[in-house]
Amino acid sequence: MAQEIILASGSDIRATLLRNAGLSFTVDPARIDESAIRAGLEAEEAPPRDIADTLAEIKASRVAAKHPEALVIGCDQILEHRGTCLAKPATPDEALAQLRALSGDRHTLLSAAVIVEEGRPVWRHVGQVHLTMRQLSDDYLQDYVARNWESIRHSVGAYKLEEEGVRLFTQIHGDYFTVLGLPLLDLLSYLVLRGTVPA
Ligand SMILES: Nc1nc2c(ncn2[C@@H]2O[C@H](COP(=O)(O)OP(=O)(O)OP(=O)(O)O)[C@@H](O)[C@H]2O)c(=O)[nH]1
Repeated sequence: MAQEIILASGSDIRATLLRNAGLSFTVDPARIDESAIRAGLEAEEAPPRDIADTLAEIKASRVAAKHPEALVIGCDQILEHRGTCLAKPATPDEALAQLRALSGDRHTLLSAAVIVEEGRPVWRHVGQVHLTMRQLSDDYLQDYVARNWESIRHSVGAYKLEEEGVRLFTQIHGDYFTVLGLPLLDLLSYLVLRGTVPA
């Protein structure tokens, strides 16, 4: 019997990416106080990649405790801009403030994934993507947020690359999947290497 794979994430796009890759898995989102853990790590001046990696491991470990036989994938994405980490916007005004700050500048997305098996991390990867946003007019940003709020509220950086968010950018260095929130190519390579996924 094939080993069960569990995605410990409530992210629709992460589940879609794994499903579209043909993986069989179940979803069991980790219930953790992400903002409290993140605030603690930021207070210790942990680097953004360590914050993403630690949160991904905590999510995977929390769910793995309920499913000791399964391969459990935890994820976390951090947006880093000029040394500060941005979280998902809580309000349209916060989304507008974030986009005003990112406009005309570069930022980095860090997408961490950790696999926990039998209570131990057995694989981890933090994908990085460097994005350059064009200089955007305030009129356009206000209109963009008003029209897209219900979608972009669930996304770090207040954009979805596969939707109108692509218009915000002039350059993207890194892979598409990592922008969406999952270092999918590295994850699949590991699952193929260990024989969990045929290739
Ligand atoms: N569809 C889409 N989602 C994006 C994009 N960029 C970032 N995201 C999502 O933004 C969210 C980042 O927040 P996280 O805390 O990592 O994940 P989450 O959605 O809270 O889900 P958990 O894994 O349960 O914590 C993830 O769901 C990413 O998939 C994008 O371009 N497109």
